[in-house]
Amino acid sequence: MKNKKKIIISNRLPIQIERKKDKLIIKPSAGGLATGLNSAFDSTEICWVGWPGIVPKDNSEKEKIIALLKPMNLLPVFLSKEEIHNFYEGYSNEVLWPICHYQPSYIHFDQEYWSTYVAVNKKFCDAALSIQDAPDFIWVQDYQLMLLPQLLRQENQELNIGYFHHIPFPSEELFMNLPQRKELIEGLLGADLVGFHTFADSQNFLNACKKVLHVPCGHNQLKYSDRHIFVESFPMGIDYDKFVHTSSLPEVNAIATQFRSHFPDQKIIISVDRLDYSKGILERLRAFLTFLEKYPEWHSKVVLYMLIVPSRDKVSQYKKLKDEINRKVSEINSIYGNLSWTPVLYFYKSLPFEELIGLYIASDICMITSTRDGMNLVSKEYIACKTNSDGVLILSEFAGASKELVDALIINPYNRTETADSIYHAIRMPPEEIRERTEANRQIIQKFNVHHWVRLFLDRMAETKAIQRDEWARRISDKVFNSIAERYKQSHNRLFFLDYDGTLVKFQNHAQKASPTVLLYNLLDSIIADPLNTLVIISGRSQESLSTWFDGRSYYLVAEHGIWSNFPNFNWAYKKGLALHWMPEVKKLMEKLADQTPGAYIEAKPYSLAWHYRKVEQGLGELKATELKEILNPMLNDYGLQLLDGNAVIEVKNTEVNKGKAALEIAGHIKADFLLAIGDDVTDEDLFKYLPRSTISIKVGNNKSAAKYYLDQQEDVLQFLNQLIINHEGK
Ligand SMILES: Nc1ncnc2c1ncn2[C@@H]1O[C@H](COP(=O)(O)OP(=O)(O)O[C@H]2O[C@H](CO)[C@@H](O)[C@H](O)[C@H]2O)[C@@H](O)[C@H]1O
Ligand SMILES: O=P(O)(O)OC[C@H](O)CO
Repeated sequence: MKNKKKIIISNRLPIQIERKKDKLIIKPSAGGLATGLNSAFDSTEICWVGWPGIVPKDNSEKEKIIALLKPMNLLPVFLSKEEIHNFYEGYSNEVLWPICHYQPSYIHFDQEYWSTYVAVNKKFCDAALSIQDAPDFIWVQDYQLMLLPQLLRQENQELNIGYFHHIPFPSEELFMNLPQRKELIEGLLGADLVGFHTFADSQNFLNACKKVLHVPCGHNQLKYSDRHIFVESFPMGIDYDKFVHTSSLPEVNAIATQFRSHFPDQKIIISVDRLDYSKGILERLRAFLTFLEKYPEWHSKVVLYMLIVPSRDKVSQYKKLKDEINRKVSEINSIYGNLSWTPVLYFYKSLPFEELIGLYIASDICMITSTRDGMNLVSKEYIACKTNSDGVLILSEFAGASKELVDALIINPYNRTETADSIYHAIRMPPEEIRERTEANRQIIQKFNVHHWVRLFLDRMAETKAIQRDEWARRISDKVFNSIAERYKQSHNRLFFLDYDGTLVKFQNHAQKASPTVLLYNLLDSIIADPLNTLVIISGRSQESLSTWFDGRSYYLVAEHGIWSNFPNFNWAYKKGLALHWMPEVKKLMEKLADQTPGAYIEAKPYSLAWHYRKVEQGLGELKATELKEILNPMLNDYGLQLLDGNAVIEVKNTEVNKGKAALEIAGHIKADFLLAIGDDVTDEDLFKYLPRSTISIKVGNNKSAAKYYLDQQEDVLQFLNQLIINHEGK
């Protein structure tokens, strides 16, 4: 295999091999992933790894297939019959597919399914790694390969890995039912960038990460295994130009005219899907039946033409569905059909591309009734082909496409009457309205085409890597540590500003429990044992708390973000003249919200108020904190207050004080030649910003910060300080 810079890995290759009388024939693969993605790349820029859709009868046929695919830069992964049964039909399509499409009752689980899923993912990993020379990017596609990103990462930490999930990602409530939820989430987090069709899917995934791994997540990212991983939505598009071009060809229009001529006085409604319960085929038929019941004046004047491509016919739910569709079609036709009119025409086959486009051109209405669909490309293909003809798109709100094609007639496919009425509305829609709606949808489909989709994903991937590289540079590596240690050694007057909660001690569910340990006292004592060192603990804590823990020791203390300080003579003093008249009102509002929120509590300090929600149920705490911020925001200016959005705490205090101002005042007196500031919270950002540029500022956690460096977690702070001192003592 020629070395390639990009590798795409999907369960199915964009082509499939069929054996006809001992001859191997190449045919395009069915399904949105293969059709959509195949348009996006020139085969010379990539190598595509996947299953060729055939079980070779012997080694010689295997070699033939490899040779046949090699010039197209396709690398086949061969699966045995057993693997197809357990991995593809089994875990992929009897467990993951139903859960991702909100049909948990269709799940059928067998222990063999899972072990084969793991083994086949490894097989794909080995195949990808067999390609010589590291690629600059590996793009893993879809739910059949959810473990693959992590397997690749384990083999090579340096790889750039993207993953795209083509189907919906279920709500965390549903996903939590999967016994293998942790393995699947960890599998995906081997990627640097995880993409979904819709924003809702990306949020469902992040919520599942929070629940399963207990890691904090932002709205589009999370930190796991020392890497920032981005999770975003990239709505997939189609090869717009290809559809527009094909629909303008005379031979394709001839197909359309011929098709139309079979239904001279009738409105044609089409539907095009793989045979799948997620496509809402039965719901569509039921709605059509309701339409015929409700609007008898349209009898003989409408046909529903359903094109269904065979899919997963060995999976029992699919077999059952096929029988049910047959029964429902017969029922409708036998109730309403007559010698000159068959209301539903149903074809179970795949059509060549030009014929499919001819059908799109000829039809008046396209009906998409998915009960869940990652995107649904058919809806986009239909609109793209409507350059010279009119057509109305009826689109399920449960298809990802409904988030973009908002000018379609959006329906709830479970609501038969609403769907039937939308058929009635579509049939009678004035041409002007049809054109307006089609045009609005077309503009979106044209811009957000498949090439745009690939470009967006690749660009974001490059940005993700740049952010990761920047993070690595800010991280305190051995090299950075050595240079800090050297500065420490060379200096004669050192000043340490250390935040308390989240920096010197771990967060506790109850603030009072986070008292200093003997180990911490020992560490702090060892810092001030060196006469060249001055230590300041600078915290949002009350003066009372710091006093209880540290009075009598030779550390300076700054409490309530600078309101109280015992610098320079170890006697506590507070900043005079601070207004307090705002406190009763703010406290009342905080109490109201605390009463509505189990687990929330107020910490009333003499000069500031904090609303803590660390013990509140995940999600509810954040929601109530946002509500509190909205209530407090309009008062801040009037009272001259500052709101600090901290780690599970909202704190309100006077604007005149902050940790930065307090620290700067002390630094002005000490005139240190070695200044170190460590903190984890938003309130510590003032510290990093106010202190001189030469300060060695360190943030705990690698969130966006004004600090120069970061340490991963609180425990690392203690280790860092210990090493700095020990390193120096042993000089
Ligand atoms: N009878 C027929 N003859 C010829 N061609 C036919 C056909 N029936 C369908 N097709 C083609 O197959 C593709 C189907 O793609 P969809 O996006 O509609 O669904 P699918 O579930 O396969 O894709 C999965 O991947 C895509 C892409 O990510 C997601 O949109 C979707 O939600 C997800 O389930 C279309 O390109 C269509 O033209
Ligand atoms: O035919 P399948 O099972 O490979 O599925 C095709 C769909 O595009 C899956 O996303």
